[in-house]
Amino acid sequence: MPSRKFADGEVVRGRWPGSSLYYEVEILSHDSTSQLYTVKYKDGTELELKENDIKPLTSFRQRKGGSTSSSPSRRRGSRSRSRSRSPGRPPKSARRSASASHQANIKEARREVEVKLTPLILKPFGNSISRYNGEPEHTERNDIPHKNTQEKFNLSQESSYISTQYSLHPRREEVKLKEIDSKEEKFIAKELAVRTFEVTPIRAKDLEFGGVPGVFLIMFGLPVFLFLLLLMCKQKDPSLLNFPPPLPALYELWETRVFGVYLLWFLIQVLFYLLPIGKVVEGTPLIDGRRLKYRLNGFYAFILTSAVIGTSLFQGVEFHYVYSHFLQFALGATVFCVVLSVYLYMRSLKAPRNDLSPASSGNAVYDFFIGRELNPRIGTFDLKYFCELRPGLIGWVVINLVMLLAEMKIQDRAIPSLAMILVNSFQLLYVVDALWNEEALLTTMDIIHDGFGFMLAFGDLVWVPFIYSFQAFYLVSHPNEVSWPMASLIIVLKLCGYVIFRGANSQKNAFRKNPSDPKLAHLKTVHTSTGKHLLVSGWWGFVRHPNYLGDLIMALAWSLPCGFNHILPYFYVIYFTMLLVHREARDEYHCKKKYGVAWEKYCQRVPYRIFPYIY
Ligand SMILES: NC(=O)C1=CN([C@@H]2O[C@H](COP(=O)(O)OP(=O)(O)OC[C@H]3O[C@@H](n4cnc5c(N)ncnc54)[C@H](OP(=O)(O)O)[C@@H]3O)[C@@H](O)[C@H]2O)C=CC1
Ligand SMILES: CC(C)=CCC[C@@H](C)[C@H]1CC=C2C3=C(CC[C@@]21C)[C@@]1(C)CC[C@H](O)C(C)(C)[C@@H]1CC3
Repeated sequence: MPSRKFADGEVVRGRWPGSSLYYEVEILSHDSTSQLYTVKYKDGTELELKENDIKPLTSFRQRKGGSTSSSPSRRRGSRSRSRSRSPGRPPKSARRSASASHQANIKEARREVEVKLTPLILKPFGNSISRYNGEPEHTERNDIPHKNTQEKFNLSQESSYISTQYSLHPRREEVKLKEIDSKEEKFIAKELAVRTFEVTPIRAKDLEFGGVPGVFLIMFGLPVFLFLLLLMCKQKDPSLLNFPPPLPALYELWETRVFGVYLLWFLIQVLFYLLPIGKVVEGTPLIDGRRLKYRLNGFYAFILTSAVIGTSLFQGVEFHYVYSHFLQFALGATVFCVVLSVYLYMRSLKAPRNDLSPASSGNAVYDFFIGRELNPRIGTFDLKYFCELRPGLIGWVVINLVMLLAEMKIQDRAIPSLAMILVNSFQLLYVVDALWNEEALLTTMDIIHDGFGFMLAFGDLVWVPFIYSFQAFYLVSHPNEVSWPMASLIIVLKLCGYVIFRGANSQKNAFRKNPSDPKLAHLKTVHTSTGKHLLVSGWWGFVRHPNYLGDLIMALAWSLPCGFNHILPYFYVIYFTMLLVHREARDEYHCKKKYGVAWEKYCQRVPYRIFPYIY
């Protein structure tokens, strides 16, 4: 077997094709047949290189006062000044012929500029070749001022594309050059986005959720499973040992009126979303540097919805209709979600490449599931962002209220049971918390990584309202009396979970928003090659996903009021553990790719993923 010189995971310098420039890359794999290495540049670009085009880091010396070539991602920020070919600038051969004359102009101007460049050393996190992925001298630091310079620098790069890697002495031609630069910037940004997608097709082994067969199974299995669970829960004895009730025929479950009510609900939420109230914020930078704007009015939508529901109750609207047609509503929502997913997939076929999700693969079935387009929008209306928090999440609270009223009616109670009150208030707190902290959604995997396809459409619009309200649904036909001491214990458990969940999420969000926040000055961090830091103390030094731990503790507290007679009300805890363990693995995979060695250091330092001393 032919030997290979570089090992997987090794950090080396790889030649950018068509140029004589070398960039820091990580070896991902080696194909012994073609003798090619798959390497990853710092901006995430993956390419195959010959061994001759790879050099160990040690074979480079940093020129004093000179700039070594910067990383692809950082060059994106500096390309208006730097003139060499790079991952940020596609090689000549790859460029389109239509742009040839434009390129000729640029080239001419560039020749003039090249001799006028005065390289500067980038102090904050220079291009030192010994600094790949983190710790050059210290692995952790509390020295906020140092950290701040780095973060500020990085953030300004991210948002503006302008950096000062080189200084230009003032020239007469500067105005002309600026014009050409700005044209070139736009051109390169476009090319870079296209190129990144061209060179990084997701290989079959990278598909998540078990690839095409896995997502196929999930898409057909989940709706069937949902109806089985709801039917089982309606049985007098919902023991798992009982044979599951037969699924009714679809026509028995379909009711046009129910579907109409569902559409009305959806449209009311659309209306609230469109109200010009609440502040507008920018999301994280997209692949082409753009930042989308989002209006934060989820909490207002919740208040308005409560007002509408309150008024309807007062007017005597029969909410029991929702309970008695629960399966029909679930089917209506499922049909809506399938139609929406088809629409999302169809429109994504026309979407520009840089609007596609990093998770999309080119396989139609997989992309239908994971979502091909990252942020599908109709004008300023963001479909994914809207669905993630509004119809399903607020719908969940309304369904819980419906169950509370149904319990009173069916069990002939003057007031709801303590168990029902606990479940309702715990989940209300969870939803209000999500809406109050709406901005945090913008940094979740769902918004940044996953596209909007069947997975999130079904998750947001069907799974959340109809499965997350399962405990309340269960209590309607399976009363459970909870004693006050037991209730107190459950409340304490819920509060512990909430403190961990909110503490961890707020700590990370505050740190990502402003790494120099004085309130976080006591926290230790490791820095990464991307310029971002990772928290290694506080909640994020306890386990690697403290927010998941908190979420799971809360999930247990939601199920306990249902007692121990059946396992069904614990379905949520079981499903959620599986979801978060899988999600944690997905996130680790992305973080490992993003942060390389720095992430490994973090893992060594914080060995447990979710459960301390267990997992
Ligand atoms: N109820 C439900 O059904 C569900 C709830 N959730 C909840 O949603 C919330 C968001 O979850 P999710 O989007 O999965 O992921 P997280 O909020 O945990 O975000 C993960 C990201 O955080 C950053 N990060 C990881 N470690 C560190 C660190 N040590 N220091 C600083 N940043 C770090 C990384 O991104 P980067 O470095 O790029 O910033 C990483 O990709 C969680 O609270 C979760 O419990 C999630 C799924 C379902
Ligand atoms: C296979 C399958 C059933 C997938 C669906 C998963 C979805 C149900 C979840 C994926 C991520 C979610 C999040 C929330 C709800 C569940 C889904 C959609 C969330 C809105 C709940 C409230 C939290 O505070 C949150 C805003 C952090 C959270 C975001 C992720």
